Amino acid sequence: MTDSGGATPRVEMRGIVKRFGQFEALSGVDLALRAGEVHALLGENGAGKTTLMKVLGGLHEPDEGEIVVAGEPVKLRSARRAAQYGIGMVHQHFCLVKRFTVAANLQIGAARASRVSDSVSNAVELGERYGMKLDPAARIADLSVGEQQAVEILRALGRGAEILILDEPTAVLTPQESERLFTMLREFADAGKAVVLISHKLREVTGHADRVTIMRRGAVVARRLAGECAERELAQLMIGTGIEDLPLQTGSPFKAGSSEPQLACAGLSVTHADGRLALDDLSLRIGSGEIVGVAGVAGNGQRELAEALTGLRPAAAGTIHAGDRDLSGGGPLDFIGAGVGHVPEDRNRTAVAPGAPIWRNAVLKRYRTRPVARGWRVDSSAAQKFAEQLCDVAQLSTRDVHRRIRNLSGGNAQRLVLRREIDCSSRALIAAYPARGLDVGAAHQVKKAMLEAREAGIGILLISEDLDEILELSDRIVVLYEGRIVSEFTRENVDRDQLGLSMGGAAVR
Ligand SMILES: Nc1ncnc2c1ncn2[C@@H]1O[C@H](COP(=O)(O)OP(=O)(O)OP(=O)(O)O)[C@@H](O)[C@H]1O
Repeated sequence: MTDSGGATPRVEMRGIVKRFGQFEALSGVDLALRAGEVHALLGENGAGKTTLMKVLGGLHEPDEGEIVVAGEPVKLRSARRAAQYGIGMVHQHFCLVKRFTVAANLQIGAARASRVSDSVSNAVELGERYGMKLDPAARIADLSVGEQQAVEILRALGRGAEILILDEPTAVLTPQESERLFTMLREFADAGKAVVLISHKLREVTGHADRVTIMRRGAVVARRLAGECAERELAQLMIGTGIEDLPLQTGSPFKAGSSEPQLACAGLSVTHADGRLALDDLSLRIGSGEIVGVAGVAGNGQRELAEALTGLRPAAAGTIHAGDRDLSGGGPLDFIGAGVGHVPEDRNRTAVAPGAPIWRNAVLKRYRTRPVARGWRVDSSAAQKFAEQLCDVAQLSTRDVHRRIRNLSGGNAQRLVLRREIDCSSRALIAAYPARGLDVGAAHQVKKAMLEAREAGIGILLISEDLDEILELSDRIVVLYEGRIVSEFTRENVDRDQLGLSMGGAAVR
């Protein structure tokens, strides 16, 4: 499908083909970016969005096709070369050195001749122009995720980006940070520049983009004006067929107090390295066949709660029990042994070994149990067979279990982790932001899988910022604010406004 018509494009990609070995990830893609537009790129997991943008960002060389900038064909052989043509990419996983200051990070990759002070004052000035205030002396590690993203954006702007590519930028942001980002992007586009926004959030696309290009299996299947398109139509264009109708909640209603807790903590306190309390005297029980939603703005203790309930972070005080098994003071292996699964927030760093093949990652938590374990050894053919089955259940776009995880698309890697964890949870599952980064079809599958686990009696702690997701799935909702549970709602008495207020720290009835 060619991308023709309209004003002269600022950048044009024509007939782009990209192969990885035998696999064709892009099969002749055309994309034109016009000055002044926010252009959304939509598509199911593995459709080729990131690969296409890596071609534009100079990180992949295309096998066929050409790129035209301001009417001239160009070769973008490196990110530095792309930057010289005004193309800047903000990655899903930030490329910042956490121990360094904002200033030092801004200097990395700045034009070699420029002095540190020049590149920093330039970035600070740019930040002010676009409403992003930053302290150049602050260490990256001390910044919120939203602020870290602002540093990434400023780094690209500081290198003279005229085309800004953002890969799922709001996946890690609070709703307020997302709004600020979109205001900034609009101002950037209004100044005659262009933005490419890769996103799975349909509301974001219809609300903030001008045009949208929809990809499936390495090709463009549709182009639309974003404001004139209903979310449902976009979803159908993306996955090719109609999605099953929501709502999903199919199981029997949970009766509070009717079942043994699968996992419970009492008086749980967790401290940060500097002694500040991350969790303060927190008590929570997750019943059998119950989904407990933890609502809250990120950074209020969610990560610490998930890590304490999976043995990854020691508690300063309190107890944790799985059924009648005392896990207080236990490590990760104790929790795995007790049947507690974990979908962590930062999956790429903590849930997989990116350089290892799919099959090794699939059995990460099974290498001690049959049929994968044979005595002290792993039976690799049994492990590979198990991994193939997991790929099928997770509906991965590949069944080649020898592929390295780092070569899977972000969404496909995530499907694998989710299925692996659900599969090894015989008692409880701690799921942090489980649908983040998934396309609508995959998100639906994940929600269904969690409801099936609930039906099987597993207790689930669902940590999410997405109120729709929490309201859709939870039997009970607790709100976490500054390390404490500040309010609790049941499915029957939940009130969206009260919930939102409570997330912001306001006292509710
Ligand atoms: N370096 C690589 N080597 C081999 N295959 C790759 C590599 N990078 C991407 N792929 C494959 O190319 C396809 C497209 O991946 P890409 O990351 O572009 O998808 P995406 O549309 O961005 O998906 P998601 O929404 O899941 O992030 C996938 O099947 C992926 O496994």
